Order: sequence, then structure tokens, then C-alpha cells
Amino acid sequence: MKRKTLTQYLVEQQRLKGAVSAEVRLLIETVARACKAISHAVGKGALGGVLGSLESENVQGEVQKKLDVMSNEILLEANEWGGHLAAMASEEMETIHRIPHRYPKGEYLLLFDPLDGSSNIDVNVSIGTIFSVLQAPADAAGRDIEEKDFLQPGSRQVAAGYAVYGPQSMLVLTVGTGVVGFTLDREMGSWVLTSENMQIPEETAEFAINMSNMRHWESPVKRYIDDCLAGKTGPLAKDYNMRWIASMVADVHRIMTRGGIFMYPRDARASGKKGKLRLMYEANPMSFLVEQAGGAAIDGDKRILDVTPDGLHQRIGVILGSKNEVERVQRYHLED
Ligand SMILES: O=P(O)(O)OC[C@H]1O[C@](O)(COP(=O)(O)O)[C@@H](O)[C@@H]1O
Ligand SMILES: [Mg+2]
Ligand SMILES: [Mg+2]
Repeated sequence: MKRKTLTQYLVEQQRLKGAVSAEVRLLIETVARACKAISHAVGKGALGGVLGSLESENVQGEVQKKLDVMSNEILLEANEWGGHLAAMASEEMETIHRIPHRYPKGEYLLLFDPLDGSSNIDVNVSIGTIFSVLQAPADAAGRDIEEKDFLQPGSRQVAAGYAVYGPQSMLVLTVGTGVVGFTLDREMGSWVLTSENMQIPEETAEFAINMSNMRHWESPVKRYIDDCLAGKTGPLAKDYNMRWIASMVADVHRIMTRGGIFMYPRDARASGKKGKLRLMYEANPMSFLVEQAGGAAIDGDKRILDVTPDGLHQRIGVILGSKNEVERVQRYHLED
């Protein structure tokens, strides 16, 4: 059977379904090309000199890995000249990056976490790239894009996706018509459609959370995990399994494939950061994908995609995955 490539899939979405504009189609293809380049760099490991840290810190105060910076540069360079974009924003950059010589119709905004799961780079565990596409506000035509133009709720995303660099490299994508997955054919150099309609099972008995933070959790999260740990004889009446890869991309990919619940909740630490994960580069694109695959995504009591951001690097609690389980955790929050 001849499988579709990413290009064929996108042309179909554009011409038959009217789900994407030609500009968004080209933009996604450019991002996918950049992800292919990152995948090659990741695959070289120590041979390519891509492991290890730099002296620098990013805007979040985190030590940058070589691959964080390389991946950011690959995405910037590819999209600066190849996309139909007005501006980009990245977890690794303090402020937005405007496109020089903006294409007259350059009306889209691209956001990305260039390398997700940085702590796993040097130990050869799956890592990834996450991206999100927004439309620039109508009043931005003909003027410089500003940071505030990016501060739109996730429900306005026109596309989102991630690449996971694991035993296989995969690109998982939504343009608002369900979720599809492509596997990188390394010999041919193309992304080939291998999952036509990714669906997250509504029920699960598998949770993912960093248990070392337990003492900081809010009470609804503590109650839920206690209930999971109580197993068959507890209130949830089933035995739960636990997984934590510490690359959001890989944890979410598992959930996309076989269900589960992923939690990086906001907690009571004095950092005032409202959680670890970033709304615009991690939570929004993943929530769009998860909802499109039949799952749910909340920050505790409300839907993540409804949150209007107040800053580019805003953090948020994230609870996402199998619908019935996420709704249970939401109930625990509302009852609290
Ligand atoms: O090390 P922790 O606290 O378990 O955090 C793991 C989380 O941090 C992250 O690695 C943060 O992403 P970055 O690597 O892009 O900073 C997530 O991918 C992951 O879910
Ligand atoms: Mg990340
Ligand atoms: Mg990152």
C-alpha cells in the first residue's frame, strides 16, 4: 500500500477540506523540514558534538543545552526565509523575532519549544519539538508585530504539533480536523503518514506525574494520586500503573497512543510561577492536539485553551489526557 506523505496530506487538507490556507500548508512544511534537520542532529549525538551544556541561561533562568540553542537556530533560520510568517516566539528567546522583509501576506505567528525534554538529551532518552500557529490580529496588517499580538487564547490556534525524536522520529499534527501522525523515513527523507486518526481512549489506569513534588501539590491533586495508589480496593476500584519520562513530548505521545493522564500541576511553591510548563509553547499546542484526539486538557479547574495569556513566557498547571480521568481530576478541584 502506498502511504501519503506530509505534503500530500496537507494538499488534501487545503484543496479538498479547506482546512488550511496555502500559507499555513507551506509554513507547516517548513517547520517539518526544520524538525527533520533537528532529528538528524539529535541522531548524531556525541559524534556530531551536539551533547552537553553551554555557559548561557535562557530567559527562564535555565542552563541552555547545546541542542536547545541549535534547535532554536534551525527553526528560526528555516522559517525566516521559508515561511509565510509575520513573527516567531520561542521558549529560548526573551522576546519575539520579527520576520525581516515580511512577506506582504505574512499574517501568521509561529511559537515553539525548540527542544523539549532538555534533561534527557545527554542520556539518550526521547526528546522533541513542540509548535503552535496563530493568526496575527487583523489590525497588525502593515505595522510591526508586537508581543501583545501573540497573547491569544489557545482556542485560536490554527495548527499545532510536535516532533518526537525517539526510536523513530514522528511528527504529530492537527489543523483542527483530528490528529495525524507521520513517521520519518530516514532513507527517503520524507514524513510518511502512519497514523490516520489518533484517538485517546476515554478510560485509563495509567498516570504520569513527577512524584518527587508531592509535598508541594495542592489538595485535589494529592487526593487524586492517593486514590490512584489505593488501587482496586480504593475509591477508584482499579490498580493504576505509573510512567514519567520527563520529556513532555514523549509522555504526551504515549498518551496519544494508548491513553493515560499527564499532570504537571501548579503547586504551592513560593516561585509564583503557577507550574513548570509554559502556556504558549507547551500547554496550548498539546491541549489542542489532545482535544482533537478526543481527550481533555485543564489547568486544574478550567480548560487550558480558554486561558487568555498575560505574558509570552507564562507558566500554567497542566492536566491532560484521557477524558474521563481528566474530568475526574477537574471534579476534585471544583469540590475542593
Ligand atoms: O524534570 P521534571 O521537573 O520532572 O520536568 C519534566 C518536564 O520538564 C520539561 O522537560 C520542560 O521542558 P524543556 O526541556 O523544554 O524545558 C517537560 O518536557 C517535562 O514534562
Ligand atoms: Mg519543554
Ligand atoms: Mg525546551
